[in-house]
Amino acid sequence: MARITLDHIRHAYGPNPKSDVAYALREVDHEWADGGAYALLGPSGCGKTTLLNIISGLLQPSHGRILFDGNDVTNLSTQERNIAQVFQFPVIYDTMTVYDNLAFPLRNRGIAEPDVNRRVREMLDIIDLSDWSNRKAQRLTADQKQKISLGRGLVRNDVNAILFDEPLTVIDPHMKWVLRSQLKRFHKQFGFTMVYVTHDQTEALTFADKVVVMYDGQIVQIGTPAELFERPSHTFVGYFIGSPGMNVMPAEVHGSTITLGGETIALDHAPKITAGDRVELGIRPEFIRIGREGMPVTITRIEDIGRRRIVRASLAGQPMAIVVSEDAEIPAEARVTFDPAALNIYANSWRVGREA
Ligand SMILES: Nc1ncnc2c1ncn2[C@@H]1O[C@H](COP(=O)(O)OP(=O)(O)OP(=O)(O)O)[C@@H](O)[C@H]1O
Repeated sequence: MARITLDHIRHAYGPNPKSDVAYALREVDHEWADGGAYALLGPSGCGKTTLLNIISGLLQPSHGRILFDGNDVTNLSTQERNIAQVFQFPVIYDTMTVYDNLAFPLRNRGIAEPDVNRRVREMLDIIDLSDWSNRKAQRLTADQKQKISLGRGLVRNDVNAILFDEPLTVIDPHMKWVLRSQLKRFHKQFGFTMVYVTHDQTEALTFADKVVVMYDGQIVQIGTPAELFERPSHTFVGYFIGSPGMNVMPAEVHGSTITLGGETIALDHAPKITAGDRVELGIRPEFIRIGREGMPVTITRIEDIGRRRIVRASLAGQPMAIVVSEDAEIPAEARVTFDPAALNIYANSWRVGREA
């Protein structure tokens, strides 16, 4: 397994890029730990596949270097980088049996047949295809075929990293859950360095130790699921993670107070704001209390979502969502207070700390 260094990587598909907008991937400069499970999460077109292909060697970055354990692999082919890949759609040999498909990457590396047999049997068990081992792969369903692709990715234990590009897209919802949990268990057991691309936050949050959130060709935050929830570094992370996402409202900061429409909230510190910054206040719907005290809101709708309810309201003309328990009392003349520990202040979309 390897530590992966992304050294000032940028990529543009067209020739002679003139500005940031021309780059599918803007500056990416990070180091990913050996044995880490990383999920690349972000909306369509944000650059996830571009970054994954740069790691795998399918794509040469326009600028920067990629290192495995400190060794420059930028000019090496996928084969030479020694990585396993699992794509969105199954890549298997239809005319081979299920067993031979799984054995293929091992035999290719010259592994002795008794070891091949042991590892293939283990993998058949994990992907629940033991009873199908002698069947030709062409007779299988799409999700069985994808399980073979996953198995082929996981069967070798000498790879530098395993890369997954939305591997569960063709899998039915229940099986998705099963495979996700198995991948997690696998990671714990064998300590592979795994990079997993998805645009589904549930998939990313359950799979990864560290979620890499991408937006518009940039990595906007790398964090544990708890960090992304509690301290989103960028307003996009706030919107994208959580359901509903974080409330983000235009605001003004004066020393250690923040004003929202006509309402003023005292802070326990003075945020680092520069004149001319576009200031916003972020608060997750779970950290707003609704009752008879605080700032007046107008309730527009209440949605039941099982054991909780989402209250849609407006505060000083700004729409907001509030999550309450199913039995919470919602007064006719409702008011809200914000949990001070859960306030996030943003300048030009980036979270700011306190004034030094
Ligand atoms: N081969 C290519 N030639 C030109 N532009 C490309 C090419 N591949 C991707 N792009 C552009 O680069 C940007 C990033 O695309 P990329 O496929 O990396 O995003 P993504 O986050 O993986 O999206 P998706 O979830 O839809 O796969 C997009 O604007 C896309 O249109």
